[in-house]
Amino acid sequence: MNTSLLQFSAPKHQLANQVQTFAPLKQAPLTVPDVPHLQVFVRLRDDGDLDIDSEVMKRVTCLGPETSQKQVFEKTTQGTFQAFFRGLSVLVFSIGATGTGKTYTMIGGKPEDQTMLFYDKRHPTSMQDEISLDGENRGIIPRTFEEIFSQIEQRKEDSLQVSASFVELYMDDAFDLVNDFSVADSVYKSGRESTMSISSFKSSSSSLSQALDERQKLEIRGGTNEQGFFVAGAKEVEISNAAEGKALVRHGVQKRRKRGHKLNQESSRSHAILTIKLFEKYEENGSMKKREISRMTIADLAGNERLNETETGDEGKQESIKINKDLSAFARCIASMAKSGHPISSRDNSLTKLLVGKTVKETKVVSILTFSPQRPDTSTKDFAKNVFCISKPSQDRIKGNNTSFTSSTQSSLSYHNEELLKLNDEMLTALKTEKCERQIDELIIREQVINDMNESMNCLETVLNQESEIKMQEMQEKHNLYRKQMAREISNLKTQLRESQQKYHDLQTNADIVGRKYIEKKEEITRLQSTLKELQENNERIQKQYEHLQQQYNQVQQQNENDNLITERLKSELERQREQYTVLLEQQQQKYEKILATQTQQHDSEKKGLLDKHQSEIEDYNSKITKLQKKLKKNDEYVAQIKEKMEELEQAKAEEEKAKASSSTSFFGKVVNSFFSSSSKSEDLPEEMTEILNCTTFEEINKYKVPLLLAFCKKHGMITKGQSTKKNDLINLILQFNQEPKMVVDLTDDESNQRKRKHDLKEDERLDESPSKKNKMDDAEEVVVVKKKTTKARRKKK
Ligand SMILES: Nc1ncnc2c1ncn2[C@@H]1O[C@H](COP(=O)(O)OP(=O)(O)OP(=O)(O)O)[C@@H](O)[C@H]1O
Repeated sequence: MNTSLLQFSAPKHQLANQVQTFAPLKQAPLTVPDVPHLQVFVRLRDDGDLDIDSEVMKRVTCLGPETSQKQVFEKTTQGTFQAFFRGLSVLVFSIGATGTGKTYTMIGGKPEDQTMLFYDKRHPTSMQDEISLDGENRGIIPRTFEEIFSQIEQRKEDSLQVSASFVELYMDDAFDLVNDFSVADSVYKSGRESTMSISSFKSSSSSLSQALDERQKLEIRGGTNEQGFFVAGAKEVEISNAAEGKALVRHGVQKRRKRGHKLNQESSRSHAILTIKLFEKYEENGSMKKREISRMTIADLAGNERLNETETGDEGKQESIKINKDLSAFARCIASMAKSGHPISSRDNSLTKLLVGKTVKETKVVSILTFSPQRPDTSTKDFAKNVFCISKPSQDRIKGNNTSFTSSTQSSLSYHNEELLKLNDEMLTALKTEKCERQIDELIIREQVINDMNESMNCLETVLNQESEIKMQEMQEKHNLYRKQMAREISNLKTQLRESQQKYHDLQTNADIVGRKYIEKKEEITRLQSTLKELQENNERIQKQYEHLQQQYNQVQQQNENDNLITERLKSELERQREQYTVLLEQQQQKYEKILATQTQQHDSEKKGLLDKHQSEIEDYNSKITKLQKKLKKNDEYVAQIKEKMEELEQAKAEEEKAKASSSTSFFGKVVNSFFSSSSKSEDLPEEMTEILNCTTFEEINKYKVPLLLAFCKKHGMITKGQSTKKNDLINLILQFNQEPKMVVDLTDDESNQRKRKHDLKEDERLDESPSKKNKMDDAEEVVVVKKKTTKARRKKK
């Protein structure tokens, strides 16, 4: 059996296969191959040789004192996060004797500069004041919070949510370590306190009991469904980042029960259990809900110890017995889980209820066993053996200084003796405390487990042999395939190398060009930067202008609105006035029509009056015309009478002329004769005479010539001898004659009259200024000649 187990478990990377075998054989292999379902690590606190079972040694990973906290986290826990985010539960716990570094591993140690590398039994309290959750010595829990939130951030999934609860189990009772924790307060505090003082919660035996009384016990419930057991009423705090998670832990640790004893001044007397749950938020019927994806349980278990070693009082002894019982029950559970895939949780043990709830298929278990080689710790070694179902005693030695293992010479007999002695011790103590019944139960269970383990070991051996053969064949095939692939890849790589060399050459050629271009670009960038600066300044200016314009625009907008209001008002006013105007217009129109009618009436009456007046005037004129016509007719009759008289006179004259022809005739007679003789020749003369007869005004008569007028006057007897022959006198005579005509003809003429007549004639001609002046002069000369002849004739007669 030993041989087969060695083959199976030797190399560390084969632990995965080892764990698969713990699951029921008929079940399908696990689909998360990253880490084994059960990993066991041994952490050595300080240098020295550790005697340990060779079989156990083969199956564990040893972390020596030189291993840093970071390396411990990376090797033990980091590999489980993939499973955690894929829905598997994770259990990480540290177990070991008191003062071997469980709290240091899980929570953290003092800040780096205060690290105590060597445990000093004689001065156990020195420098144990603070634990750092942020420095290099921070443990698995703070690093877990960091990793979870880092992965959530990388995954960029807003739907994921984290919560945490922190409880302690003390003497099978559960207490909430964070019931009075508030994220807001604590994160603010953590900004100022990156370390926490453990001494703030240092308790003496008496004060611990008092504190226990004051704190509220919580019930552990469940266990019937998928949810498993849980601490009812424990506060579950929603955590948004690593800092909040650390604050929660800081708060809880300060409240955790501790007791000083000779091995550890700040010995944890309770199991601290931190449960981190991962939820997925989703929407259902319009409301947000969340479902649990997985949970990670990290437990810092209380240290087991030999009662005589710790030298505490009765209360301390009771605690130690309870702690040892819890740890052995827990070891059996893990062993059962490893063996059958199902944990056997002792239903009366709170620790197993809370830590081991699910099947091995659904859980990744990381056990960290802490040892201090300087002190013997058979309990933790037994725990390891129980986990790996190792019943045969075969001890190996782990060298603490270089972490190598040496074979042990201890026989199985001594192992059993030691085991028996220890059980006897415990039994005696239990009997003393009247709890022997439970011890008996435990012994029965232990026997049962041992029998089960023997059976399963036989099965396992057979199965492992078969599996290893198959695996070997598979490995061979894979190896051949791998070799072929490698050969292909090598030739590919060679080709790539050649190509790369060529590219390198080309690149170097290009490098010079690129270098030059780089300088040019750099200059251009400088230019562009200055341009950009200018543009930015411009931009700012434009921005200011824009803002100014915006303000103006707003003002104009405001003004516009006001204008619009005014326009509206004006429109309505205009409309009102237009209506008024229309009314007025209509009124005016009516008035105008009335006035027009009145004026038309007046005009018609005036017109009628004027017409009447004109008519009467026309009638007056007509009557005047009739009168004038009558007068004219009268004149015509008178002219006809004159003509008759003229004819008579002419006859008489002709006779007289005959009688006087040869006799001397007067000058005037001669003129008249000549005139008549000449006028007889003229056709117009009677007409002119008639015209003169009709003249009634001075001007009308004035236009005729003097001889004619003279002849006219002669003819109508208006002039007598010696009478003036001036034109004006002649005209006046004619005017008088025309108004009242009478026939006066005086043909006698003496010399004085003739002279006077000549003188008048000359005067008339001068005044007359007519174009016939010459003729008149001629007439005058003729008159003178006639006068001279007349004078001569008279003288002869005498
Ligand atoms: N690997 C280590 N390197 C340096 N110091 C360590 C280491 N492990 C533990 N210590 C120191 O040893 C002291 C005891 O460690 P710790 O309190 O972690 O032991 P424990 O196993 O939790 O004890 P208990 O079970 O009594 O609570 C602490 O001061 C711690 O800082």
